Amino acid sequence: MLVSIDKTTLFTFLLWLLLAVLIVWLWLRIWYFRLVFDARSQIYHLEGKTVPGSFPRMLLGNLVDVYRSRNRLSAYHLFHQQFGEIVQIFWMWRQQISVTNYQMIRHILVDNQKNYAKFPPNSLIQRLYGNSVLTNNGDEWKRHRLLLNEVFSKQQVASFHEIFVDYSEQLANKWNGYIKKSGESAEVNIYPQLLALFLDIVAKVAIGQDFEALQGEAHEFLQHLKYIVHQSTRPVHQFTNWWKYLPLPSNRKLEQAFVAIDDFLDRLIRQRAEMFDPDSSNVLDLLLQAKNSLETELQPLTDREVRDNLLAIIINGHETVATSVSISLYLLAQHPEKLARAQAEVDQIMDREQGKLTEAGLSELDYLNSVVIESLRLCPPMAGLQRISSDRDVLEGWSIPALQVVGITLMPLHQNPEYFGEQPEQFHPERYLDDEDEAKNALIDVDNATQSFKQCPFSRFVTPDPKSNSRRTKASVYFPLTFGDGARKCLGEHFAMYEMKVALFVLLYYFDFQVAPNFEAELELGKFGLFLTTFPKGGVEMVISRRVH
Ligand code: HEM
Repeated sequence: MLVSIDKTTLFTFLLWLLLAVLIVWLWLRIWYFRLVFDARSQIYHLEGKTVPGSFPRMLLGNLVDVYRSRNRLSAYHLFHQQFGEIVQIFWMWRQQISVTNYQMIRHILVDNQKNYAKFPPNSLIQRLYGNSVLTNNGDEWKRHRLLLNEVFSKQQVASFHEIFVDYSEQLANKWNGYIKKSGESAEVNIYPQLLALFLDIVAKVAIGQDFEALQGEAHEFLQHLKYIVHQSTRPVHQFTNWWKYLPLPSNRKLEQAFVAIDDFLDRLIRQRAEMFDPDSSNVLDLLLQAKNSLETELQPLTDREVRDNLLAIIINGHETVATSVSISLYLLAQHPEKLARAQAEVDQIMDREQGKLTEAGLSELDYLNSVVIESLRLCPPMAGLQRISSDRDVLEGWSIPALQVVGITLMPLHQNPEYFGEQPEQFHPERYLDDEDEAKNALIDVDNATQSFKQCPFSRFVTPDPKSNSRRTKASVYFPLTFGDGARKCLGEHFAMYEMKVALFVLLYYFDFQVAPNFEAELELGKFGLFLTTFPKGGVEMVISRRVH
């Protein structure tokens, strides 16, 4: 039966609907702008200034500015360029400040670090990492960190030397195969290849077996991991905690992925505990050994905590290093004279050590070390850190309320000539060398290579003396904050530096690198809900050829 509606009823209905929409819109507008004004009034300078930032649009906040800029990474950069070293940003209705001032960062990460806990990740990532060193705060974090510090000490990392060399040589063999197939040289997207290399290395070190990623196998474990990470970046999971409970196929698959990962790691932990090899030096065995040790006063990690930390190590221990080594090779390829210098250093060690890289040989690679530090400074694989304050605090004159989300943005800091001197955009590994004259000449003798790494700031990183108010100190104390600072500085710093140098050593010894024709790399922010990691969008396309020795 057709219901006939007369025109007057329809008109009245539409009028009421319009009125209702208007009321809701007005209510939302009042709610949103009260929220914005409240948030803005909470942060003020002791001299009366309000915190700068682009005024947010209703409900969207500063998302429009972000989408107008080239990518999310450059958005942060632009905010700081426009508004200075502290800026307020609204991600829809979620407000945060971002700082890029060295003294502020030091205050947050070192001097008053107790007031700034790690910002909790979204619930999917929290479930993935569970109760690990990465996500914990307070005494629990300290217990995990002290137990893991042993496992990642310089001495322990050196014991992984053969693993690093062996896997790097496997990658070199693979590339040789490509070159043989295509003649004298081969065009390779080196980023996914390096991802596979470092994934296999970190898995071998963490759990005693690799994922066969270098062989091109997609291990089931990784598929599940990727699925969870992908789901966690969806706005429905970023902005709600209840979506995961809906009976949807994607949620069922998510649950299966979690169960599969737990099963895999639980089984592995049980097997290793039963086999118990006291001479083994993989992270899992070392953590299980700590459990049986009577020497430690710390309460050992439970099996579940071991599982959580293994995942944290595997996930964090490959992407960052792959990004950094890809960028190091890209930057070297853009500067042939620096590439030649790095290769000459490698060749010299290789000749002296008769074809075998040793720990002592590695420690003599001053130039290669500078190349790695320089690339970490220019393109930090973690572009930012996030904290949340527990009490009101004063940050360089700015009063910050309790429960304030604070982002630390590294790239504009690295690009600030006020901190880091002239020519901040240049790639100059020489600046870290002891010979200050050489460092200076290298800066003056700027090569004309095109600096085409979009979004990649090139700068000199000077660490000011914390006790002095002056921002510039003597030239010999440059170092990047790429691994963070203070008690929560990267657990894998030595590990990462060691494996990156080994991989670069092997690859530079065997191959020459040129940037692929018409290729320009671009750095983008990763989508990982927890960290502001960066990655080269579309990878890094290079032409590799075999060196003749
Ligand atoms: C170039 C490579 C790497 C970079 C740039 C990097 C950077 C960082 C940074 C900046 C932090 C501090 C985060 C914060 O304070 O919020 C951090 C923490 C951490 N990193 Fe790395 N990382 C790298 C490689 C690694 C590797 C290879 C591993 C493991 C094998 C690792 C494991 C961790 C862990 C477990 C933490 C948490 C430490 C804690 O909170 O106590 N990282 N990393």
